[in-house]
Amino acid sequence: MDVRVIDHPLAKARLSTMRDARTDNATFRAALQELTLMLLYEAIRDGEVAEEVIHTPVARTTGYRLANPPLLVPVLRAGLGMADQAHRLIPEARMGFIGLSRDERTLRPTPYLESLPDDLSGCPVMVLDPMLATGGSMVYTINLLHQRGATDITAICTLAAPEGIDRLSESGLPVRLVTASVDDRLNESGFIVPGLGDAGDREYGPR
Ligand SMILES: O=P(O)(O)OC[C@H]1O[C@H](OP(=O)(O)OP(=O)(O)O)[C@H](O)[C@@H]1O
Ligand SMILES: O=c1cc[nH]c(=O)[nH]1
Ligand SMILES: [Mg+2]
Repeated sequence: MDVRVIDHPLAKARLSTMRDARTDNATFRAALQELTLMLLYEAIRDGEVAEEVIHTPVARTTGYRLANPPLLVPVLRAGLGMADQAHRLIPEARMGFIGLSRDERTLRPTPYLESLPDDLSGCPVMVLDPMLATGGSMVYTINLLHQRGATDITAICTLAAPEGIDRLSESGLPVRLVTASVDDRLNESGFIVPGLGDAGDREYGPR
């Protein structure tokens, strides 16, 4: 599986703000939005462009646009904090929604929302979720997308654990990962170490 780590000073700075336990909910959300911009900007770098003739006030020239805008899929709750920023960057994108909650005991994802187009063949998909921990939530999500015909899927995660990367890779699903950091490990409660805690709680407060 292709794993791209965006090792940029500004990405590191925003991620450090998110990691810091003193950061309040509003500042956390703002840093997540800015980091989303950077991750998506890099993720779309290899996207196909279409050319068209345009006229500047001075001359005729070639204009460019995304040939095949992606479907953006935030995974609620935590991925919702990435959705608006991603849509600002790619306003022509469609958006689907998945809602998952990880069971604290089994660490398995419990689905509560699924709102996706039926046919995703030929459509690039960008899944937005700040955290890739055990990988259970991401594998569940990518499976749903693959069942609808998606074969060009990118997971955009601020942080990833090696365990989650292995699980995603071993799933054999057609996915690549763009992240700002591969952290050390998971702890006994399934939290990423050093991580940033519970991303949903840090954005919106405890459930
Ligand atoms: O890789 P995994 O082990 O599946 O864990 C990652 C999931 O955990 C978090 O969501 P959570 O279940 O806490 O829901 P929330 O966003 O509503 O807080 C996170 O946003 C991922 O979806
Ligand atoms: O560290 C973790 C692991 C899963 N989900 C989170 O929000 N944080
Ligand atoms: Mg959570």
